[in-house]
Amino acid sequence: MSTSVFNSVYLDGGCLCKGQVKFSTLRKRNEHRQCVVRSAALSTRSLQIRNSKQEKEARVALLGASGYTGAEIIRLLANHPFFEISVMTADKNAGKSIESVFPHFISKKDLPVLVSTNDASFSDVDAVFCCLPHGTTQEIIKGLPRKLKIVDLSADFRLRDISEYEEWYGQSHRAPDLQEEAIYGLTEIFRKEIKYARLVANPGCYPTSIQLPLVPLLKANLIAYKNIIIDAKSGVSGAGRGAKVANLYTELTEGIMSYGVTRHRHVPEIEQGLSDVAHSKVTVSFTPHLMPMSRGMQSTIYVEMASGVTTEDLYQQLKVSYENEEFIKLLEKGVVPRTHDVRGSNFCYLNVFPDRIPGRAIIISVIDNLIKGASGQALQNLNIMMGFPENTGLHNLPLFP
Ligand SMILES: NC(=O)C1=CN([C@@H]2O[C@H](COP(=O)(O)OP(=O)(O)OC[C@H]3O[C@@H](n4cnc5c(N)ncnc54)[C@H](OP(=O)(O)O)[C@@H]3O)[C@@H](O)[C@H]2O)C=CC1
Ligand SMILES: CC(=O)N[C@@H](CCC(=O)OP(=O)(O)O)C(=O)O
Repeated sequence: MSTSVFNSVYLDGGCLCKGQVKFSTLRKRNEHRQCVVRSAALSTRSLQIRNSKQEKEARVALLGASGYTGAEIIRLLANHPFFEISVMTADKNAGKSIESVFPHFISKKDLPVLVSTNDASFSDVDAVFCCLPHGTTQEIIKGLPRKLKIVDLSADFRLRDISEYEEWYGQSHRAPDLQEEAIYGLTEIFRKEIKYARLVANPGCYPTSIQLPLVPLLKANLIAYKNIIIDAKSGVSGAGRGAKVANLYTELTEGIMSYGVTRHRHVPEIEQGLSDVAHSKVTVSFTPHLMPMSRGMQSTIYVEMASGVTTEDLYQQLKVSYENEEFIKLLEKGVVPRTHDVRGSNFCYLNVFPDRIPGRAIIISVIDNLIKGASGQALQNLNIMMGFPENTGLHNLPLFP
């Protein structure tokens, strides 16, 4: 695959085509995007779509488009210069238009109708975002053509040890071969591997907010492997759009609820990532909480520092590790990260504070669970896999208030 990236504006077949052209063999069928309708088999709606806009560099299928993370992918791709959504799937909502499921997309007339995942055709697709519940994903991904680049937002391919998956998810793994080739998509840490991956397992939202600060500190041997305590909070969108009594307004408003106490399924994912960098078994006490807010996530992490290490050392390590990272922001000393300040964006804000107890430090990390914790990081990963600039489509500033 060629890696040249260049801007082009040119006239082709009477249509003005503008974009950043990269690569390769991917688009043999469509060298330099001709703005013409080619297939008589296209539905009337598809024909209208193709006629009304210029084709983009790569086509994606969005599985689970009627869910929260699917909707965020649609929003992020709305201004993406290279990706075009050509297939969208749903389960109960199959057969509907996206604007009937999400009225906030009423102005998006260029999107395909939702089809059931079994009815989706992948013949004209380059890449897939899989935004389905864990457990449904393995079989579906197993059945996809090998030529496709896939980013799976579910937990199905995150745990290397299949028996651990079976233990924590309570079901057998139905695609162990694919598990072996899956690359864990914590972008800032595994960027090099992601570039050549076919299947990326996008991290969970809690594991993202927790590993981003802890990985550099463990790698540099600045904190102890034991006694890591994580108190984490999530907005309710983290639980998906499906109706559940626990997520009713009356159950959530004016209160906080701990859940998964002692046994949340993100524990093995967090410990896997941390143990890998520490080259030793790292254990964490992790308790998540549901907050009465629609989106946002905070992890407050209590660590024991290695002998002779100070909070200033932790701060400097995070500074060096992330100073060139567009989406990871170590705040000025003393400034408390707030979920408000990353809402709707792909940012992770971090800071580290000295504990009152000598030898301990408190780290605070915030993300938007739906963006850096899911769809934003997924897009960051697919950009890398396709050879596009990593930040494409991810420039939006946080929504405040
Ligand atoms: N929400 C979050 O903050 C995060 C979520 N994730 C993970 O991303 C994935 C998607 O999450 P989210 O968008 O919140 O989930 P939602 O529940 O909001 O959406 C799920 C989507 O999958 C479809 N679906 C449900 N069951 C099936 C099935 N059996 N076969 C095919 N399609 C099905 C739904 O269709 P329909 O609407 O028609 O029923 C819907 O489009 C999950 O694995 C989740 O754990 C990861 C990180 C963060
Ligand atoms: C509030 C809430 O319910 N959050 C979800 C985590 C969302 C997420 O990251 O889930 P995946 O690991 O499936 O991707 C939970 O605790 O299960």
